[in-house]
Amino acid sequence: MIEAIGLTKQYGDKKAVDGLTFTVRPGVVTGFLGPNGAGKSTTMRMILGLDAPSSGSVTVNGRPYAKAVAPMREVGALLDAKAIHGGRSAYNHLLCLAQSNHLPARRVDEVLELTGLREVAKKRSGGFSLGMGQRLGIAAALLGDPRVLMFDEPVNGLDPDGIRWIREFMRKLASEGRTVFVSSHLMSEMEHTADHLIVIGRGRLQADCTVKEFISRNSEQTVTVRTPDPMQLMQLLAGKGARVTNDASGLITVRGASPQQIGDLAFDNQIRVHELAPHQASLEEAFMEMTKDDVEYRAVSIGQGPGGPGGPGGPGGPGGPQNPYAAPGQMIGAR
Ligand SMILES: Nc1ncnc2c1ncn2[C@@H]1O[C@H](COP(=O)(O)OP(=O)(O)OP(=O)(O)O)[C@@H](O)[C@H]1O
Repeated sequence: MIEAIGLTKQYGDKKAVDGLTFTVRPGVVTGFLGPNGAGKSTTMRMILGLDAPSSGSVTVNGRPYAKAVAPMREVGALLDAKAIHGGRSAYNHLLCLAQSNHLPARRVDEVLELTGLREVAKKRSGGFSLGMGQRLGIAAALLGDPRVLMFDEPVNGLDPDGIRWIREFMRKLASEGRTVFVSSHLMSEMEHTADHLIVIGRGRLQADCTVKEFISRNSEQTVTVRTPDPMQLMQLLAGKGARVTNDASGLITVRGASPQQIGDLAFDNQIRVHELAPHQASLEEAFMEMTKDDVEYRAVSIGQGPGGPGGPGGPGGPGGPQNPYAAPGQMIGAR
């Protein structure tokens, strides 16, 4: 278990981490999400006692990690997989770590087996691919058989096989009852790996909830409908308070009405429906929605600024004309 209370780190006049309070629990993979520069690495370094907080505190299993008697048995961490002596074999690298931390040499063989590195154990780690280097970093983190594991951006630069391996491995570690805390700025990856999320932005806590809760809080379900008579159905739906857009192919996207309501409305008005599909937003879409008003996160897209389509004062935007006979791509109905 990792517990942060009011954790803060100030670098000059920059607050890299700003009053973070959260708990990372055992038995699940907790994703630590935030855009580049949000403060993830700084937080992880403070958890490991590599940086001192300016204020607040963080404990691992109830104690500051710097005070741990046997650190590698307490926490296994992968912060920078490239930070290894490339001239040594994987076996010797792990053996050195084991010996300097009073861990039994047999543990080296066990972690090589666990991470699938047994065949290449005697090869120089300097010649390892990025994926093998990550496996070696994870093997080192597992040497002390710790209950808490922390990985900083572990899938950066990996190919799909490497990503899948790490994802499944983390889930296995969590299923053994360990605390698994993994940072990433890749939303699509976290959606498939994490059960719980801690989301930060500009050093501050933005969300602490399950992946499912995060998506449902920050997005709205949409329903796509294909019909030979899109205009009639769009007007009927707008009359019921739904927000409706269509594209050039006639496919309608509806917000604010369920598939059942749409199907019933079409049936009652004898409108043929050829396709009716609910769509739940991805974690990435939910994150974009949550941060859409935060200028630090992204530049305004072309055409979405004031006066552009969908922008304030622009067609379909607040204060702009609401055309009930919308051209493809425009929106009709309440906002
Ligand atoms: N030693 C330092 N001195 C000054 N500023 C720092 C230092 N370390 C980090 N920062 C600043 O603190 C902020 C948070 O950085 P941090 O590396 O923790 O973010 P991050 O979320 O891990 O980002 P990334 O995904 O890019 O690694 C950034 O603005 C960064 O420039």
